[in-house]
Amino acid sequence: MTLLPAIIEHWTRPPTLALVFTLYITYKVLHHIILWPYFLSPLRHLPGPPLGNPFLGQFPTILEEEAGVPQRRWLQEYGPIVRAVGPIGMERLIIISPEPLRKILISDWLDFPLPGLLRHMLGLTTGYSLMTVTGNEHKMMRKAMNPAFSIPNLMAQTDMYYDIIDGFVDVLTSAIEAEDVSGGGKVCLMYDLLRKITLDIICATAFGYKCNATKDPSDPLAKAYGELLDLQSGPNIAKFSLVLAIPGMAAFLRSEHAYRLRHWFHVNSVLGKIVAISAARNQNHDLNLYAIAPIGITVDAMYRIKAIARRILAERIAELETADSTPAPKRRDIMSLLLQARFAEKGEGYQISDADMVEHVLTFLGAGHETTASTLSWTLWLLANNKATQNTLRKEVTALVADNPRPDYRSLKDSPFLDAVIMESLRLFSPVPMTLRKAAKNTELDGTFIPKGTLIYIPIRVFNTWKEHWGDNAEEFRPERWHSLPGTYNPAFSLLSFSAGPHGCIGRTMAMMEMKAVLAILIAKFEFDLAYPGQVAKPRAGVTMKPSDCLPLRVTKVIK
Ligand code: HEM
Repeated sequence: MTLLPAIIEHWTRPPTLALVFTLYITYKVLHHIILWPYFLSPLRHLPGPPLGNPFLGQFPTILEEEAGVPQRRWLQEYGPIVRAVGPIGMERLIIISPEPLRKILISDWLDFPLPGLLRHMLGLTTGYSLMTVTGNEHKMMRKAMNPAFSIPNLMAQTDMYYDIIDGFVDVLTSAIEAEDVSGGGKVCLMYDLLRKITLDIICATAFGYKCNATKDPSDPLAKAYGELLDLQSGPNIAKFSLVLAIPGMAAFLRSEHAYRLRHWFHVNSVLGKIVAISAARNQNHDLNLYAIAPIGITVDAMYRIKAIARRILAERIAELETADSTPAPKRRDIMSLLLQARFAEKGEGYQISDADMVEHVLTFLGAGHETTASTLSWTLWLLANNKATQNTLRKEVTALVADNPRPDYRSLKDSPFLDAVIMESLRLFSPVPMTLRKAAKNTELDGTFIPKGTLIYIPIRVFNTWKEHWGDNAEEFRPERWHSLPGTYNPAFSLLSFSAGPHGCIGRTMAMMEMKAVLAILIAKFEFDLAYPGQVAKPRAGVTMKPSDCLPLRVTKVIK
């Protein structure tokens, strides 16, 4: 036997292959959890909290505490650039200075795209659209979409909110009247209710779909989103990150195959049981943490949501195609505006394909309803804790609604205290408490060398409550501060709830108008109090930060 075939024969024997594979995996694990963070990483000399558990890093602390709280502590102790290590040795830099932030989000934004993992997590749950693309593709998409978010269009849309808000007021009134025999109101799960009204509003404004989640919880879109939102938690995000780290997994999870095989991920499936048994062997009895059911639920829910979006798209296209013979209704929702622009351009500029259109609609639905529901919930929470502020706001909105029971864009915009209350709530309880970017090439931030591939954690909630910008009372609820901002306030970065730069929130003005309309009517008609003495806020952060207890509040009708 000549030498080469003998070597090949030796190295391809199953026991040898198994040994090589085991050694390779062991090396990879050791490299990630010890060699890289302790000895090799160019970032290892940067200040930061201890590396922590070798497998999980500081992840347990992040899970245990409120979003932004450990990061604020680390920045205060070690800042302004902190290195923290997460699961399997994954390093991230947390920054607090405006200058590096300007570079990341604005001037050099193309060098700091969304990391692949977050891109796929957002893409799978809220569509592959504006958030997940970069460069020229992003510029063209954003240019095509800007008109749908223009002030004239928002002015025309405001009226769409009120039928839905009126329906919501009826539901809340009936719930109170059914139980309120003693005049003490009724305890309602406000987040649960608000996520339905915001879903109804975004369905109407994003694609002209009458969802009716407020009155009919069995609506198919409301059910699918309900399932998705119930999954939002830190452990589930970790689970998704691990699954998406498998090469090709993101593409698989978007495919028809994944939908057909979704039951494989169920906790009672063979795969689910293997994962659960190995968790039990490791004496971790919190099987929920290990169960992979959320993957199957997400695939299933997103498939149903996409099917509805495709159906509405087909109906709208048919309307426009037959518009010459049968005049199409004048629609102002975002999907119709994008389609009308596509028909008008006839081949010029950026053409949105049908498949892309579905992804865009998913993004508007996903990005545009849970964020507003959480902000409205936290606003009611803050007002229930600060009755004097609630009463001041009630004076302003009662006068507003007395003039016009359906306040228009201009009068909502010109309500100073309403504006201040919402801005202050967004500041303290930013529904998106953080975001991530990744250095696409070797670079530097504030004189610190940043190697290509470094994860950068942008601590939105910490920026919003940073004492150097907001003063010593930065963590207190004081809407009046918006009427005399401190000299240290930085218009671009002190309030980061909508982020900044080319990827900053396209729906900002729309969200503000919608939240003002809902809050004005709610505060004019109802009074909100804590549900029980000693109640505390329970923020839980997944991608967004919502109340984990769905925010029980005591609601009573305002007596005129
Ligand atoms: C209180 C409400 C809202 C908050 C706090 C919020 C927050 C944010 C934040 C922080 C980002 C940037 C994320 C990042 O850079 O990683 C963002 C982007 C985005 N938001 Fe919002 N959002 C809200 C409402 C809405 C609404 C109502 C819509 C649409 C109907 C919307 C659509 C989008 C889209 C499409 C992007 C991606 C923009 C791009 O990458 O060019 N958002 N939002």
